[in-house]
Amino acid sequence: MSSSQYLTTELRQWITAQLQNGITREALYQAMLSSGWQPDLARQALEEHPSLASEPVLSLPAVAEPVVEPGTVPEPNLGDQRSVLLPDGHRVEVLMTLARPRVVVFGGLLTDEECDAIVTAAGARLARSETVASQKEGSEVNAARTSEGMFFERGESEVVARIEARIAALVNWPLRNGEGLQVLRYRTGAEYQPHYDYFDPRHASSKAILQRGGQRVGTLVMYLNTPTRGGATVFPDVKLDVMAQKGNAVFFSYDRPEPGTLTLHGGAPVMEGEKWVATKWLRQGEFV
Ligand SMILES: O=C(O)CCC(=O)C(=O)O
Ligand SMILES: [Fe+2]
Repeated sequence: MSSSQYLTTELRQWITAQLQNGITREALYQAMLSSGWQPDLARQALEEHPSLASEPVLSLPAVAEPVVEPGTVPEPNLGDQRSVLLPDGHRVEVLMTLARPRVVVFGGLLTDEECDAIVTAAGARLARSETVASQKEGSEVNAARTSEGMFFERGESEVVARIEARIAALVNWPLRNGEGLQVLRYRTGAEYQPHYDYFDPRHASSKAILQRGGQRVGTLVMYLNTPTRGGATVFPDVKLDVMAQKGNAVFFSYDRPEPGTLTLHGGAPVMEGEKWVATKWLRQGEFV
């Protein structure tokens, strides 16, 4: 494959922007591998970018492409008990972890500027949210979900691509297995009643959905603002409430499409102010 075939202008600009932001080639290389890049192609893409004056010179180690084994789920590298992770050079705090259900709360995953950029870009494209209909193909407006939402295309802008690369590196899951970012706006009184994010294999509508990358196995809900009151992400099975704080995020994973994963969760009613979130759903396979 020639480099022009795999390296789009947008991706070139993204690599340049990352380097200008002080992200090292090493961190960028790791992020690209975590996103599913072949080591050779990632190395070549980086080598095509001329060195910036401020950049340290690094030799890139050969690292095997992450392989998604059947039955595995996204999971951050928390083994060595770090309180701060640097998935792409950006500082992400680990605030809380729970084993069952698997939940990790992150602080400062997004900067204020990134939150504001997503809210501005999404705001213009909001329509009343639809959820998957259980009986028929397609989707329908559902009273359990009174927010408004939209989807970004994967990698559709520099800020979206940057956030997606950070998430891929953070939870060790290929970027190509992620759905496009979804943004929801809840006005005062709006909520998302408790539900599971996996697709119920018994539902008629799931068949077509599952052909686009298999089951969902993980969710990352990122808070784009801080509601004045209410709007926590709640996990009723374990009575856990994660308060919405701008820039923070809650991650949870589920290795099978069953209530036994204890991943029942919802967005509690917003009691005062608005709530904006961006959700990244992660599939077992490549999301097409
Ligand atoms: O708004 C929240 O806190 C939860 C959102 C959610 O469950 C989802 O987007 O699937
Ligand atoms: Fe959900």
